Amino acid sequence: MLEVREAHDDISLNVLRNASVVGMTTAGVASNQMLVRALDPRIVVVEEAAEVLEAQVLASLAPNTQHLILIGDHEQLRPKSESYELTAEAGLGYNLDISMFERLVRVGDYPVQTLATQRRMRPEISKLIRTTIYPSLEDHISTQKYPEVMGMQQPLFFWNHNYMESGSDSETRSKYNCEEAVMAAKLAKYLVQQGYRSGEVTILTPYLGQLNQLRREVSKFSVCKLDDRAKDQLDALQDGDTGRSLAAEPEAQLHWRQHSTTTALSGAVKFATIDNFQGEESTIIILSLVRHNTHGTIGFLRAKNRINVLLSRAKHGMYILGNAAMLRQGHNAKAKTWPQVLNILEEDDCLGNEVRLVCQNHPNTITPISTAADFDLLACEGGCSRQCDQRLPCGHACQRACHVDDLEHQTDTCREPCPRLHDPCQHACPKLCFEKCGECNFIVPGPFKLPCGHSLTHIPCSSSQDLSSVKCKETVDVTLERCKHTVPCPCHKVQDLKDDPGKCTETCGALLDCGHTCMSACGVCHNQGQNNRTGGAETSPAHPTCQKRCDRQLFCGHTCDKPCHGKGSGSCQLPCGAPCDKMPCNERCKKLLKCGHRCPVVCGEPCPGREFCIVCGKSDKMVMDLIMCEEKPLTSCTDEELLEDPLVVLPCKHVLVLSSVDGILELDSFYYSITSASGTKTWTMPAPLQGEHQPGKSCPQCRTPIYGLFRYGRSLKKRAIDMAQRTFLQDSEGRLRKAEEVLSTAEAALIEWNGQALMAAAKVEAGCIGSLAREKSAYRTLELPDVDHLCAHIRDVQLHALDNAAQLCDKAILLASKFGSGSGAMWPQSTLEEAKALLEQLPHYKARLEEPSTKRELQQIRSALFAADPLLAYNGHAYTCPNGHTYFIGDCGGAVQASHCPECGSAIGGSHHRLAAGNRSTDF
Ligand SMILES: Nc1ncnc2c1ncn2[C@@H]1O[C@H](COP(=O)(O)OP(=O)(O)OP(=O)(O)O)[C@@H](O)[C@H]1O
Repeated sequence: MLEVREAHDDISLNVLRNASVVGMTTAGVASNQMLVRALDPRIVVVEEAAEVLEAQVLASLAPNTQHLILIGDHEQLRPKSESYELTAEAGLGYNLDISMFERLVRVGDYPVQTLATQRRMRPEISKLIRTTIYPSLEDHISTQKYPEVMGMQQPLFFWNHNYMESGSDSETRSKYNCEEAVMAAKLAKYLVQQGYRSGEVTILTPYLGQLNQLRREVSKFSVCKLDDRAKDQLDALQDGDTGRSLAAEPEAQLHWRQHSTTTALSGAVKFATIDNFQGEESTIIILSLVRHNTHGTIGFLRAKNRINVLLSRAKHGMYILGNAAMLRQGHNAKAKTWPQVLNILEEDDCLGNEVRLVCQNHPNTITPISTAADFDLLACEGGCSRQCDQRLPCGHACQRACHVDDLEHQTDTCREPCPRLHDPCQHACPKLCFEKCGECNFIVPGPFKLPCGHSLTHIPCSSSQDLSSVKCKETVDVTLERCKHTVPCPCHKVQDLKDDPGKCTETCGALLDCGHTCMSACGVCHNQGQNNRTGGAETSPAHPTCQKRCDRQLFCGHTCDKPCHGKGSGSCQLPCGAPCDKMPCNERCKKLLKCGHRCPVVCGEPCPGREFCIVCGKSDKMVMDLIMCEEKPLTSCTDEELLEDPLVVLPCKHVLVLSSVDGILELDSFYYSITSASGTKTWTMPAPLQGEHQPGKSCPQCRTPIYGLFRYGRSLKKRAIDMAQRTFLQDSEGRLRKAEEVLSTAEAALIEWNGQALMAAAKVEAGCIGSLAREKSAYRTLELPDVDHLCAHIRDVQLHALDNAAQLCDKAILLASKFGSGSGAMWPQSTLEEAKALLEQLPHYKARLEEPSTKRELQQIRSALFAADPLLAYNGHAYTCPNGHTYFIGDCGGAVQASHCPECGSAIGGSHHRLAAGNRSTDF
């Protein structure tokens, strides 16, 4: 690396030695020490030497340097030191930021020349630093001749405000002041509107945070202004000898029209922090001081050196935005620069809450602006709040507010209705004033007779003036000479169509080889034929690939939904997918390849690419002959050989002679053939397909399966079907096995579930007997006639439940005997025992239920009835109907009323204490 560096240095040195003056940054000097020493300058001049560390100045000196000139100002910013402890202000004696320049000036023993005359600032501005820092500073006479600041009443003003700063309380963090940024941006926009060029207005701020705010605010605005070169030219015109008004010059007007553009304000205004602007200047400076807080500190803004820099950058005008009280308060006892500056400004009436604008169009109009919003209200177009009183070149009144740009109104787009009339028709122009009138589009009714013979009504006026230019859209039928199609066509395109029959849009309709009809436009087919033409002769149409679906029936009965894949010559009549019945041809293909040589493959197969040409194909392509057990280069094949045994290109792109592939795919077992005396074989008819499975075939070289060859459609499809059948059978067997497994698992689960479910059901049924018996106690609340009925019903339910339980237990015992029980078996022993026990108990239950109402039961019912109606115990009598159903008669117990038995409907009760026939008293 070092050697490379030295080589570079040598080259640089040779170049630099030929230069009279070499300029470098101090950082560049430090990193190119070898080069500097080799260059060995006699005189070294250091610009802004007061802002450079002493070490950096020393590094720029060479062994033979005889003269060191330091140019700078030690009253401005010192070199930057990252560590406060090392600075002179810290008072620890390191004084790293004292430059060699400052040190030598303060020592006093060295020759020092101070430039006493300044040529930058106008006197009102230089007064601020003369009074505070440079008492002997003089202003050059030229600074007194500076023009007034355009649009401003004063060239210097401190615009006082009360907006508070933002940002962290810590002084190490950057500060910003949003409202002040808006004020600065709007003031900058106003000044640019007055006609200042790009870069003539600069906004300075001490803080990076505020710099971002300013950028953001300024980026919101755009201004209409001349580009700078155009402005130079205009200025030159103004300074010319004619003395005539600029506005009257047509050249000036043209300049406005051509060079005034709406540009982003951010492109016209410069921004910088004060520390980065030392050594630079600007025509107009806007200072955004930011600081205004409740704790009364202004941070590094109080440094005199920094104040010096920020107040001494402006040439023609300077506008300071800040809070004056804060600057006075924030200063300490030693440094009183701000109070002094503010006092001067106050004395000169350059400090206040309102900055005053002067309208360039109405010089007597002074507009005081106290907030940023006032610019929009009172000087939105850079003038004043009046309406522009000028007339536009078109004669309409200008609709803008008083503006200072484009005073001749050359760029205005007047939006009044156009007052002009079209010539010669004198129809009124319907557009806006600023738009070009163009042709008259007024619709005239007609009718008009066109040169083609058709007539038209309601056409634009301009068309009616030149009927030959009207495009007749009437549809006419044109018969084309070449294809004989008659196609509809707009009248004005007839000649076009006749000249170019390739534009025929009629459907071609030709029958394609695949058997489908060509649906392309006739013109397309003819054009393709034309493009393929090799000589000058007329060509037949060439049809694009058929876009239809195959739609032939598959051998399974479904329809082939692939895009048409053609049938080729000697088409197969069978459904797609079925073993083909077309006869194979043994001839060599007669078509030509793209290279112009004859196709080498057998007839009926698609022609391969030119790399398979036996004349100009790839020399490394080989042809295999399995019968002769040989392999030779494709290009060594002769036409005679191929006439006898043409080639076949397999899907894997290996090439074999026809006889070999016929052998691989066993064509002899798929077709009958006869062989002539000369040994020529001819296929006569398809042979019946064999029943046994015929496996798929593959390339003898790479084992890639052979498929898709038309010639072998019978063999390949039969094999494909065999394969599919085999796969289906294998697949089905697997699925069947799986289904059996699932079934047996399910059966086992069912048995387990059945065992538990059966016993649960049996227990419920048996439990039903008990629960019904318990319910009888509730019968006390029932009406008397219902009791018998319910008792009978309960008995039926109980019997039915017992029957069910018995059946379920039987089933449980049967299953257990079928699938086994005990430990390890799916049927638990406990369930089986439960079933047996329950079954044993059931006859006992049943015997009890089948007894007629026992005495105990009757007594229970009776006590229930009497509990419901105590009078029955003394007065009531029980009777039975002719069918034996019990009923009760209250009160005296005698029959006084006829009724019907609720069980069987027979007559019960009676009259005059005599029972109806068949009724009997009972001892209930
Ligand atoms: N001899 C001169 N004739 C005309 N104009 C001059 C002359 N010397 C300086 N000026 C002008 O005075 C202005 C300030 O000059 P210059 O920037 O060199 O000063 P400076 O001392 O480097 O200022 P600072 O250090 O404050 O940035 C510039 O606009 C410059 O064009």
